[in-house]
Amino acid sequence: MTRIKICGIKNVADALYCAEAGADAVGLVFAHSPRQIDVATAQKICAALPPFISRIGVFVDTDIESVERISQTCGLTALQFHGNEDEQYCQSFTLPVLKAIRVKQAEDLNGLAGHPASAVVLDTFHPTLAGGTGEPFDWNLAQTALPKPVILAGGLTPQNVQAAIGKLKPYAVDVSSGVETNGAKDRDKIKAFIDQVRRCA
Ligand SMILES: O=C(O)c1ccccc1NCC(=O)[C@H](O)[C@H](O)COP(=O)(O)O
Repeated sequence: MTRIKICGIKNVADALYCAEAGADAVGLVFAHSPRQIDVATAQKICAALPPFISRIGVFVDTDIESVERISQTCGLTALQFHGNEDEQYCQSFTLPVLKAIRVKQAEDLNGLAGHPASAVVLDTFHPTLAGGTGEPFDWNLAQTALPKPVILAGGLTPQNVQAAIGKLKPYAVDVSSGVETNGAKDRDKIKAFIDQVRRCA
């Protein structure tokens, strides 16, 4: 069964809706982004969610002490790094680390065997955005077997997620823009996305 992460959740009501609709994880963006939230809001979201839903903090090149502080304050259950964090940095944490690779060419996926991350997030390269681009990358670049579970991201939508799963068979799929309308999470799209993924089972 493909797991589902809905990223860029900004309020308790949307978080609870994702959980109710069948998501496995929500992403809370602490990096500079239209989806960025403050620690107090993230804390409320994490406290409100049911126990078996993962609370994933998304960071871009944040210092280790700040990540630790935010993580403990909010009760995050995993850390997703979307910047230039190296292996030594990723090794600093006790929580599971998801390392994003912004895919531009097949070589970007080399050298992952000894990486301390629990999983890799394959996302779209963009010259100015670290994530949440709403654009898919060339899935042909990721068709080789990787030594880590793959969380597929980048421009997924209710319309293309079944094709993506069929082609790459990822451990999980991760969506943000594709379940939004005018910059806000759209419940019909969230439900449609989750239904499409569950139908792949
Ligand atoms: O979502 C953001 O705005 C964001 C900003 C900076 C770093 C990471 C960010 N998102 C990380 C995610 O996990 C997104 O779900 C992933 O990039 C896919 O986004 P989208 O292409 O919009 O579905």
